Amino acid sequence: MARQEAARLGAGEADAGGARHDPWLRRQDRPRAEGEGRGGAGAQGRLPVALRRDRQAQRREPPRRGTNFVLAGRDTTSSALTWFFWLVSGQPDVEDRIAREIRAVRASSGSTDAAAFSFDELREMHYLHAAITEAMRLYPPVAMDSHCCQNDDVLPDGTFVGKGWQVTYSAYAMARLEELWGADCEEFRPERWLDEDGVFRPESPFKYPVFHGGPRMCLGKEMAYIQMKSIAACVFERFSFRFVGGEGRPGLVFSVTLRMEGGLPMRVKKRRDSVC
Ligand code: HEM
Repeated sequence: MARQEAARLGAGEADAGGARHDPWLRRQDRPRAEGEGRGGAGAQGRLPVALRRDRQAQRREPPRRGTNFVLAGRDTTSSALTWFFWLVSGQPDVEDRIAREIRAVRASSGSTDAAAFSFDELREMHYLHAAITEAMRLYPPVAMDSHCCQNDDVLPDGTFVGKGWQVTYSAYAMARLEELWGADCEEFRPERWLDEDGVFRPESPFKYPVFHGGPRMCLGKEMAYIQMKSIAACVFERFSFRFVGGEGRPGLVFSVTLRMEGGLPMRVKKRRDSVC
């Protein structure tokens, strides 16, 4: 498929877009080269189809690469935060612990409540990081991802994958496998991401493929965490939330990103301990 795209585009067109000189665009082309050998599989992602089309456009017009980031970054982070706020609203103890951590970080850095959080302050919020990571484990914004194999290949577990086969994995289903996450795999438990000192402990992307893994892993992961943590920290510093959309889990809408049926109706209360 990659070759067909390249043929459609024409090598001249691709180069005219500046891919040869631009390290970022070279990275976009990397799996094509890696697909020639074992392991790279020459796989093409599914998310989003528009993003792939946009890659073609980038080769013609590099400044449009910004569009990629908007397309890939907007719906994913909003999906993640929707499920995160819903999960936290059902566990007041988690919400309180997040609020306590925010206050502690403010106190130790000496910044005022009116100010946005600095990168250093956000980095100190290990529990919040764990809670967002745990929410995305259970409700991954990209719940299923498909790649098309460009050449015959063998997966690390020995499974043969033929040229042109479609390989799909479900991060949503993987989160519910006891052999991966233990008997409490269906519980929202941010603590599973913390070591005994309360420091965030990451997992292999092949166990937690929320941002995909390997050479085509999400380029915006760090930016996504900064966005999500600063929004969550600003909001939980001042407000408390209770879901008012009824009992039970809201319906799942499987589109390119995992959406919540019926939106996220919340009752918002100012926190008693909020000083602003
Ligand atoms: C919670 C938020 C996010 C999640 C869960 C997420 C997840 C993913 C996943 C699963 C892929 C691989 C898709 C494939 O199969 O090819 C991907 C790719 C990508 N993401 Fe994200 N993403 C998030 C946020 C962002 C943000 C904020 C940006 C940019 C500002 C971004 C930029 C990209 C780009 C450029 C790619 C393509 C990488 C490549 O093919 O080399 N993402 N993302």
